[in-house]
Amino acid sequence: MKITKDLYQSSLALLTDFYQLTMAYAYWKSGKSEQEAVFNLFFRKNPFQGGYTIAAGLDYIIDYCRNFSFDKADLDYLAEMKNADGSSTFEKGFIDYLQNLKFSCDIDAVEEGTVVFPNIPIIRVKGPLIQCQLLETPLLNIVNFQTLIATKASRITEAAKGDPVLEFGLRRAQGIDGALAASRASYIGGCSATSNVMAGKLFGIPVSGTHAHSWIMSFDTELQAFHAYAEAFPDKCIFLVDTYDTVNGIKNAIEVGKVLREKGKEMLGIRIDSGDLAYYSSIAREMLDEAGFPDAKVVASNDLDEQIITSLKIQEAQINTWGVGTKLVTAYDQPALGAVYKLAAVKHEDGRWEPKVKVSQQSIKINIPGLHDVVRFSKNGKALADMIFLIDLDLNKRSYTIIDPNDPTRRKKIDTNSLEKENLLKPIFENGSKIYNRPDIHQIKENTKRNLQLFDKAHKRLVNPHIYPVGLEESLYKMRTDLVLKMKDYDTQ
Ligand SMILES: Nc1ncnc2c1ncn2[C@@H]1O[C@H](COP(=O)(O)OP(=O)(O)OP(=O)(O)O)[C@@H](O)[C@H]1O
Ligand SMILES: O=P(O)(O)OC[C@H]1O[C@H](OP(=O)(O)OP(=O)(O)O)[C@H](O)[C@@H]1O
Ligand SMILES: O=C(O)c1cccnc1
Repeated sequence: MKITKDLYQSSLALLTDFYQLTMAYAYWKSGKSEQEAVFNLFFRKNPFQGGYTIAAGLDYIIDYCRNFSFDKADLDYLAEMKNADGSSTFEKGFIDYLQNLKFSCDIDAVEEGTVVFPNIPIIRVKGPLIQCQLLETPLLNIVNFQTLIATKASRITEAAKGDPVLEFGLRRAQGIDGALAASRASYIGGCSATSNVMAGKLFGIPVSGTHAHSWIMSFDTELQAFHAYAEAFPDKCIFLVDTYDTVNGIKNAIEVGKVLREKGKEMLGIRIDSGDLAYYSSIAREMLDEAGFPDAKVVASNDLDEQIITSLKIQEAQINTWGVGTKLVTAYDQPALGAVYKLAAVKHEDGRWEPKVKVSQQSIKINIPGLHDVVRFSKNGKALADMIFLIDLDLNKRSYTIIDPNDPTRRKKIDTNSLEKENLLKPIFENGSKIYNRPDIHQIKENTKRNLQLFDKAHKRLVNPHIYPVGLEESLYKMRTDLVLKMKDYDTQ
């Protein structure tokens, strides 16, 4: 897979916030750069007021980490940076350090297409403090967007109830890179194809498309335009019928469909892009059926999203394929996921790991300290609960209690007898070497499908979904509470 490195023809090491570099410099100056640390990447709320989230972006992260290095142009740029008094921002020794920096972290992550929830560590980075720190911004940039779009695509395709959804967003997406990443994430989340040809080439996503109103308008009549299109693409005819008058457009499509049939070809369908889509799709279905085209599909587009698709389904709109652009690739109703990357522990010279916590007035903002993992309990193929736990916990106990990190009154006892359990974090890098076999994009899409089947439909509904239980195992909960209280004491002394 080729990502932005090809697009920008440069290393991506400077694709970071300046403060990561100032901290990196200060870690180096104070002799802390090689101290071992653990950071976790997680989010605090499912997007779109939904009940679940689809993880995406790991493949980009693998590329990012494998290519992590400062090239000569990066180093020259940093070496030339000046303070207000004209002195160099970064000492020469630090520039040399960056030149020799080799990615050497351990990374564990949930696989793309995994259904995830708030507080679960999606990515855990363990390694020299300076490297963990430098990865914060790019990891968040990649995961926040692709996870958001994969989730949006999942909601839209769930609303379409098995009908194909085509992603048409390129023209309205957030720039070139946003468009490419959105096409990729949309496919992972459930879309069947993209109109974005470069995404097709780069990622191996199926590309598909119909034609625009301009094609019709370039002829004297709509009928001439359909005939000419049928000549050019006898096997791929989906006629856009709403340029002048939708009912007349359907009639014209049928007329050309009959000519195609005489030549042994079948019209694939029609597309409606305006007006009352329930009304016109039903008329189209009736007319196509009556004319002997029961297999011709009705494609609909025009500012669709999961809510409109749901409404059209309730209205029994006769739509078989959904073309969705703007509201999918821009995550229109929630433009960012808000995942964060927090220090969870540092290792001391004596080998002891010290858990770290950020105290906040808002309990939702207090991170989960320590080296932890997450396990998903399920029974007969149905997920029951996720437990976040300290890595030295005995995982063979008969029962556990999990506690909602934001509300200690929400607890759940898990009797592990006859439950299946899966550790969600998979090893990706060990000491900087990739040990993970990357699935291809189609396998990732299948993983999404398989994951969604694990969850009850109550968690997937669009409005007021049932909250899936995710909690801290008791001893982790206690450690976190004690640590928060201790840090508050420090603060007030
Ligand atoms: N039966 C329906 N129920 C609910 N929403 C619908 C229905 N039919 C169309 N829509 C949605 O209503 C909105 C209509 O938007 P708008 O008024 O801009 O379109 P239009 O005037 O029909 O077409 P355009 O301006 O693109 O030529 C779109 O988001 C469309 O998907
Ligand atoms: O509506 P979206 O979900 O973004 O789907 C993509 C839209 O792009 C095209 O429209 P076009 O660029 O011609 O604009 P218009 O139809 O909105 O005028 C197409 O006909 C869809 O309506
Ligand atoms: O192929 C289509 O019909 C298409 C592609 C992009 C945007 N709107 C429609």
